[in-house]
Amino acid sequence: MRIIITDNYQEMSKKAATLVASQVNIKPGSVLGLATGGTPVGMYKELVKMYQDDEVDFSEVTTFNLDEYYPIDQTNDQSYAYYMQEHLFQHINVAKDSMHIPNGKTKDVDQECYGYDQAIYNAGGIDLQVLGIGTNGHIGFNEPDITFESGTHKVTLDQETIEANARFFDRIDDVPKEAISMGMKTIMQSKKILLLANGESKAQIIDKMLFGEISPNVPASILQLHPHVIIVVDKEAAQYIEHKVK
Ligand SMILES: O=P(O)(O)OC[C@H]1O[C@](O)(CO)[C@@H](O)[C@@H]1O
Repeated sequence: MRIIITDNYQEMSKKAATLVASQVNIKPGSVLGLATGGTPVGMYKELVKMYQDDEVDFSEVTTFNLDEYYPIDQTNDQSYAYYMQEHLFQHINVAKDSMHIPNGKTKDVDQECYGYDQAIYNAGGIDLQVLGIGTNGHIGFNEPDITFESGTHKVTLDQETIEANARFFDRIDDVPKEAISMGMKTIMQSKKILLLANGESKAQIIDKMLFGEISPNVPASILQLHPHVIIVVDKEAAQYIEHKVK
């Protein structure tokens, strides 16, 4: 595992964008796993800049997003489908058919989940999966006490996640209570993983994830067992680990 500590959010975002762009430049047909939430917004901004400056070309890339609220329509400005258009897809040249996000208004959730994992498999698996982390250790929407063996599935959001994500909604009651998320197995099958975190609110969980017990109680702790993980954290999120990694 490589741990990169940056001075601030902007530097974290630049570093992450450079790593994603390098993946695409080395393998133009890369399959990227993408995350939403507040953390990767800066990284997407940097990637858009790099694309505009001809430093990276996404024309052969395939993308799979980690998760989507359920139920939600993709025209809802709080859907992750909307978020991805807004922050990345409308600004770059990924082919329309090559972007995948779980369908938040499917009538057949089981088929949607099965089909999603199948599509990842058919694409050759994820080359690089970008992750954020919840303050409770969730990755994707895999909340504490999840089973590590799960593929893409429907999840019920923890109250802590609902409260954390309420900042994006007008009212807390508007936050959907469920989501469709890649499972821990889906995430762990990615060839490489890039996890980002910034700010003091993530400091404790970053320490637990890296140096605590590997347990379903802290879903991200399983990443200790993945052979190729890069963690990019700013100083604030790294405050409890900085002395342990030097
Ligand atoms: O980046 P944020 O907004 O802190 O969110 C952290 C994590 O929570 C989620 O938004 C889901 O709640 C993930 O998509 C993200 O990785």
